[in-house]
Amino acid sequence: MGLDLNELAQNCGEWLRGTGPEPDIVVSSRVRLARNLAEFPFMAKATEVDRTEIERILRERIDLLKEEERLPRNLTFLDLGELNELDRRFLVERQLISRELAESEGARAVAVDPQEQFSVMVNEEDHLRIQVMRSGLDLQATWDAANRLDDLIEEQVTYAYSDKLGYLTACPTNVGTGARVSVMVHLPALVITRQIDKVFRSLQKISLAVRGLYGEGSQAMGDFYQISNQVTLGLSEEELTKKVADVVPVLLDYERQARDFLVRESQETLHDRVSRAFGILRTAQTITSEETLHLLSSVRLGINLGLIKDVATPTINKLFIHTQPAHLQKLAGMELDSSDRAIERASYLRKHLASGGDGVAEN
Ligand SMILES: Nc1ncnc2c1ncn2[C@@H]1O[C@H](COP(=O)(O)OP(=O)(O)OP(=O)(O)O)[C@@H](O)[C@H]1O
Repeated sequence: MGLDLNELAQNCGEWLRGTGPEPDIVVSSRVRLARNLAEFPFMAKATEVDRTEIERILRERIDLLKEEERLPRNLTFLDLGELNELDRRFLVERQLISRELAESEGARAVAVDPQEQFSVMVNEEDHLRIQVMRSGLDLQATWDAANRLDDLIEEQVTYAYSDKLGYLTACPTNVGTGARVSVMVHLPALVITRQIDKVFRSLQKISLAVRGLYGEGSQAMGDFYQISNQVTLGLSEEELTKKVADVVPVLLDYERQARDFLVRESQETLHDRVSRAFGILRTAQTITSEETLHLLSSVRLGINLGLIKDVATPTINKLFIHTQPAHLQKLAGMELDSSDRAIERASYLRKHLASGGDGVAEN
């Protein structure tokens, strides 16, 4: 049974639904594990025959776990070589595969579930990249789910592992636990009050990495930042999760203080910024994705401060993803060039932000 990507495009993943703890600031929690099969060379040295065999073995073992009902039956394997470029870009925007996997060549795949909580990439930088995502601040449950999935797969294959170092990975920065634990946070008030760089410098000093919305090398878009562990060696998985978890309350506190400051000291300017952003998004006839992300960020802040009442945060979370180029084209059911996308994006925003909130169509 396949996964219908057109149907998937209509919705958004569980992790964007704003259901977990602290959803006004922590959009989602994520754990990813890098693993390799012991009997094959790392990807840089793997031949096409190796890649095909790695994919075959993993697909077979995951199918077996599904048949035994130890993995959800709706976990679906997508052969990325069989998908067109638009579908691959759609999966990247959805955070289900990486840009590198979308753009690489040769045998490669991803297994995903319709709730988009699990994604298992095959033949990315490592043979296996296991990802689990949850809405809000829920690192322990996210870790537990990733750990269970990892254990199940490890029963079926032999991972490259050294007693001295732990899991062996293609990039030395992942050796040890092979784990990256992260939260995606929305920090608009720290950006407006120009404190964000100071906060990031202190995070980097304690070996935490700060990345943009689309991960390594991507810009901060819409004031979203991903905070994750920099080091994978020398700490246990629990310590690593705790290190990220411990810093989140501090970040929440800083962002909330900055929001209070804005409300107290520059209420009119803030209200004006939020109202203008909402106004443009509800009326524009053509708009780029960059401007959209920027304005949606102000609207999201406005909702969380009670300045906008007729739209909910999950609607805005969904719009962040649905207004990206590949999503727009999937939703429109056709390929669109950049200027047509800007028109389609504006129309989509008008439709979903019309008074009354999500889904109220225009005349
Ligand atoms: N907490 C999170 N919620 C939602 N998406 C996330 C979260 N953390 C990371 N992501 C997304 O996962 C993707 C991959 O992240 P990223 O490039 O930082 O590293 P990675 O896959 O963990 O691997 P590597 O360490 O090799 O760079 C990005 O698109 C990123 O935005």
